[in-house]
Parts: sequence; structure tokens; C-alpha cells
Amino acid sequence: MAFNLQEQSISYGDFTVLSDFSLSIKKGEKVALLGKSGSGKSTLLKHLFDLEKENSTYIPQELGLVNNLSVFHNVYISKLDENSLFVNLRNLILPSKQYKDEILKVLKEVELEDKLHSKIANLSGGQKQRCAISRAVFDKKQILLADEPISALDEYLSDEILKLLTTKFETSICALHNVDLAIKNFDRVIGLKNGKVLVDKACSDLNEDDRQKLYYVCD
Ligand SMILES: Nc1ncnc2c1ncn2[C@@H]1O[C@H](COP(=O)(O)OP(=O)(O)OP(=O)(O)O)[C@@H](O)[C@H]1O
Repeated sequence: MAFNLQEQSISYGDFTVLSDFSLSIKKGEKVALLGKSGSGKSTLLKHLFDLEKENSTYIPQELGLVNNLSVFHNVYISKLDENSLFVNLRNLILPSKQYKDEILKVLKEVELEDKLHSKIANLSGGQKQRCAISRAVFDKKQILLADEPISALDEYLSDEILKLLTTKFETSICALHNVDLAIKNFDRVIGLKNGKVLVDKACSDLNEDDRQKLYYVCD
């Protein structure tokens, strides 16, 4: 099991976002969290990340990129913990060929290879998002927790990126607003409304009523 929450409440101070909340996610599942703004998707993802920090990589909505560093450096950041101070400093000043090649390979998968040396500050919103996605892929963790990772991308790239995110990680859990892309790319969809689960089904089992509910929770 990747996650097993039983009747949990998740709050900010006195304000409870998810109450008596139960959710089990098995290893290997690809889960889309759907729901409109304020329904509790980010709160749930952050909670899951807190539970499994060691095995997870998290893409927050605000991306967490360093604006005055390059794409190379922002992707490399995920490996800071694995290398010695000396190796990190050397790569910050003069990126090694090995890391450059490895990072270029990941950037190619998100069509960002021409921006390896560009500063984050000089990228578009969608390019920044793809840089954060590259950093997560390069991190090579078992679990992906992504908060609206495609919100700034066009339909074609969104579909390509979701394919990547659901194949590169053993378990993927992504918050999304697009019902059709969720059903197309994930095995299971969870529709949240005001901190409650309205739909939780395998995509292969969805009937017309479930689909309408999913559109309703995202409207
Ligand atoms: N740090 C915080 N302190 C207090 N309340 C918060 C905090 N973060 C979120 N909330 C509240 O928790 C509720 C759920 O917010 P959350 O960000 O989880 O929703 P969401 O579904 O991810 O929305 P969006 O699609 O806009 O990102 C909202 O009512 C929000 O105002």
C-alpha cells in the first residue's frame, strides 16, 4: 500500500478541510484528483507528501524553482542530497558532462532541451512548469505527487506530459481540473467537493452518472 488514511481530519488551525477522510492508494496506482478550487486537492497532496517524504517527489502549484538559476541547476537541485559538497559546488560552477547529458535526456522528454542554460526568470509559465516536471522525473522517486502540473500547457503537451508522469513513477497522484485528460491518462479518478469524496472509481468502471458528477465537481 502506498497510502492508507482512515477517518483522518486534516486542518489548518481551527479550519478543517478534510474531515473523517479515508483513502487507500495501492502501489502502482495512477490516480487523478479532481475538484474545483478550494475542494482540498492541494491539502491532501501536501499531507500525502508529509507521510512519504523519503519515497515521494512533489510538484507544488507554485513550482519551487529558483528564478536566478538555470534550468540545468534547477533540475540538478533534486540531487543535492546525494552528492558531496565538492561535487555540488563543481556542478554549480561548471556542470559535468555526465549530469548535462542526463538532464538533457529528461528535458528532451518535455521538449525543453533548448533551454538547458536559460535562467528560470526568462522562461514562460509553461516552460517553468516543464522544468519542475523535469526536476521531478530526474529525482527518480517511487511516488509522484503533482499539484496541477499541466495548468499552463496546451492540450497536446498536457497529454504528452501526463503520459510521461504516469509512466516514470511507480505510483502517480495528480491534482487536475480536466476531466477528459484525467480519464484518458489515469487508472482511477477521485472527485472531491468541499473536502468530501463524491466519486472514487477505476476509470474503466465509470458510468455516465459518474462522469456527470466529475464534470460537476470541476465546474
Ligand atoms: N495555509 C492555509 N491556511 C488556512 N486555510 C488554507 C490554507 N491552505 C488552504 N486553505 C483552505 O483550505 C481549503 C482547501 O484548499 P486547497 O488549496 O487544498 O484546495 P484546492 O482544491 O487545491 O484548490 P485549487 O484548485 O485552487 O488549488 C480552502 O478553503 C482554502 O482556503
